[in-house]
Formats: sequence, C-alpha cells, structure tokens
Amino acid sequence: MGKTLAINAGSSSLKWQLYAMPEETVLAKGLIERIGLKNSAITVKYAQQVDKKVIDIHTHTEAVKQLMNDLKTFKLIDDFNEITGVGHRVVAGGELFKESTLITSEVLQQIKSISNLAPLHNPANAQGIEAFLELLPEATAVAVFDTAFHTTLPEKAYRYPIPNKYYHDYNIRKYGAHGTSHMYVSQEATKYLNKPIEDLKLITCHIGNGVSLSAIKGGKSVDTSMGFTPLAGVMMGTRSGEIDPSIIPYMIENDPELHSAQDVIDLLNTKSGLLGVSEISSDMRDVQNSESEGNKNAALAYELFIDRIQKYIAQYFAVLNGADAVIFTAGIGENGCREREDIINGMDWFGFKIDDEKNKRGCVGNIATADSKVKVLVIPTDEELVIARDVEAFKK
Ligand SMILES: Nc1ncnc2c1ncn2[C@@H]1O[C@H](COP(=O)(O)OP(=O)(O)O)[C@@H](O)[C@H]1O
Ligand SMILES: CC(=O)OP(=O)(O)O
Ligand SMILES: [Mg+2]
Repeated sequence: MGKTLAINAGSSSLKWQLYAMPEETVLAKGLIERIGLKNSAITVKYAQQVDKKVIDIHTHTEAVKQLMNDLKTFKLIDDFNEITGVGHRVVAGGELFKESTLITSEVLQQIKSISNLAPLHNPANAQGIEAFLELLPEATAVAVFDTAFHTTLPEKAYRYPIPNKYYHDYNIRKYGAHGTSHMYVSQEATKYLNKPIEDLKLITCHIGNGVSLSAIKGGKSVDTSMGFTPLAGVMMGTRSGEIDPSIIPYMIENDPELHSAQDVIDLLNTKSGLLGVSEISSDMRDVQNSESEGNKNAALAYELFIDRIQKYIAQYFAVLNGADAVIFTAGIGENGCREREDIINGMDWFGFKIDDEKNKRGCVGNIATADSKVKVLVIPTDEELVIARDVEAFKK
C-alpha cells in the first residue's frame, strides 16, 4: 500500500526511515545532523550504499526538502506521490493525546500549544509536520506520541506530592517520554524470555542522548523516570535530570548571568549532564576518550551518569517487587559494553552479573551469566518501525 516515511525530528537533527508497507521492508534511512549550525552532516543509507555530504541546513523545513530531494536523486522514489504515509514522532502529548492521531491543522496547533511539556522536542516535531503538510498534502500524516505508552501509570506514580489544584487545574503530572521505545523493546523481550508479556516484570533502560528508564508490568508502563518534561529523572547528554528544586532560585540569586527561572531551565536542559560535568562534550564517546587521557572532569561525569542509572534500576526493583530482566537500548544502551558492565556488576546483589564473553560489541539478547536470576538483555530499539506501523493502521 505504498511507501511510508517515519520521521524523528530532534532539536538539532532529523532521523528518517523509508519503508515499503505493509511488508515493513526498510528501503532507505538517513540522518541530518547539526541543523541550524554551520556544516550540517547528511547521511543517506540504501541498498548497502552510504552517501555522506556536508552542507548548511538552517531549519527543519530545509532538512525535509533536502531529504525529499535525496529520495529522488538516489532513485528511492520517482515521484513524491509514491509516499502515501508520513509518521512523526512527537515527544509530548500531554493530557491531549493518549494515542497516535491523524494530523489535522487543529492537531498541529495543539502539539505546538503543549511545547512547554517538551521544549527541546515539540517545536522541532511541529516544524517537521508543517514541512511535510506542505510537500505531501495528500499523504496520511500521523503523530505518534512518546507519552502514549505511559498513560497506564497508576495515579501514585504520575502524581506529584504538591497541592492537588496543580494537578486538577494545571495538569501538572508525570507524563514520561521515549514510550515508543520502551514499548517496542519490552515486546521484543518476550522472544528471549519464553514467557508471554502478561507474565513479565521488566526494567527498560533507554540510554541515548536523552535517557529514561521504565518499570513495565504485564506489558504496561507502571513507572518511568522522565516527568512533566524530559528534563526529569537520570542525568543525560546535556540534561541534569533530578536536582533539588531549591537550587533554581538560589542560582538566580547568586549567579549574575542568570536572570530568570527560564534561564536556569535552559541551563539544566542544554548545558548540564555529561556536557556540564565533563566540560568536554555531551557525547559519551568523547567523554570516555577524554577520561582515558586522564581528564578528571570526564571521569566524574561518567561516574555520575552510571550512579544515577543504578539508583533508578534499584527503585524499579522495588516498584515491581522484583524483575525478570533489565533491558538496555538506544545509542549507549546498545553500544556501551563498559557502561552495561559498570551498571550491572556494581549492583550484582540484585541477582545478576554480566558474562564478559557475551557482552561484546554488536551483541543482542541475554548477556547475563548462566546463574543470574535476573536476565540482562540488549535489544536494539526501533521507534521508526512502530511509527510506520501506526501510520499503516490509519491507512486502512
Ligand atoms: N560505541 C558506543 N559507545 C558508547 N556510546 C555510544 C556508542 N555509540 C553511540 N554512543 C552514544 O549514544 C548516544 C546517542 O544515542 P542515540 O540513541 O543516538 O541518541 P538520540 O536518539 O537521543 O540522538 C551518544 O552519547 C553516543 O556517544
Ligand atoms: C524525550 C527525549 O529525551 O528524546 P531524545 O532522547 O530523542 O532527546
Ligand atoms: Mg532517540
């Protein structure tokens, strides 16, 4: 039933995959990085080929035009009309969207209206949507929300212990994020655990540039580390994760460079995490390279990063009252052998240990020792496939 594009627009990047549906064959995929900066990097992969180029891409609208031209240049399509569906990852759905939704101009306005719930993401997601509405007005356009999978959280998990009116009148609650990824890897886990999802208790760790963990019981999210916005929870590439909220007014009072709560929130979102502590980079590979050259800040950044993840894993053992498996996914979760070893072997009291022979680059599946009570799984995430499937469901 035609070709479907899955779009994952980040604050400075745009990832995409082109599928033949309903066969779910990946025809091509690509990445446009450094949007809005000099020398944007463009990668297109198709049929064993990789094309890379560097040009300046100023906006997400330009990125979409570039991607569509590349599809023609590399003969992945002859005509734009071959693309009958476009699915967009949208990080925050707030109280407005509990499931994937057909995009109309009203839906687009609503997505923009809740940008406060994902300030780094929703504005970029909306730009991507607008660009495609202009280029492919006939295609089935669907928004797939990161928050949807977490709508099953029990009230004790999603409510904050603040006066009730802030929930009832202002919708202040935990929404979580990365839901598509937590859902996908938890479903994939059944292949390695030989039990139906209804009988499983899982702790999923999505560790990429953004990081979040979830406690999943019987296939439903029962807790997750991100909160009202994706700033909450563990430390990330540029985000602080949890800090004592009293620090915010204290920073404004004492640092003459900070004038408002918004200034501090920007700092916590974009200048903190691995970047803020290492003073080197938000990218884990750069941090580790500096650490190996003896850089103390980089070593501290790494230590904090591992510590925060361990503490959330421990919390979720309590939330679930035990677990069948801990799952690692996303850039660092899938590729970071050392991170997995440091996280798991530092808390082996919980009933698991990494098998060094299995914990290798490119490994997939269980990497725990044979006598581990709790399995440790590496499962590559595939948010784009879930998005393409949701688009397909609307085409029918
Ligand atoms: N081999 C590796 N070892 C450690 N970290 C890695 C490796 N490959 C990628 N990463 C890290 O993965 C992170 C990016 O993850 P990714 O899931 O692509 O993030 P996002 O989707 O949020 O852009 C970066 O910190 C990068 O350094
Ligand atoms: C929600 C979020 O943090 O997403 P990402 O990891 O893509 O930045
Ligand atoms: Mg991601």
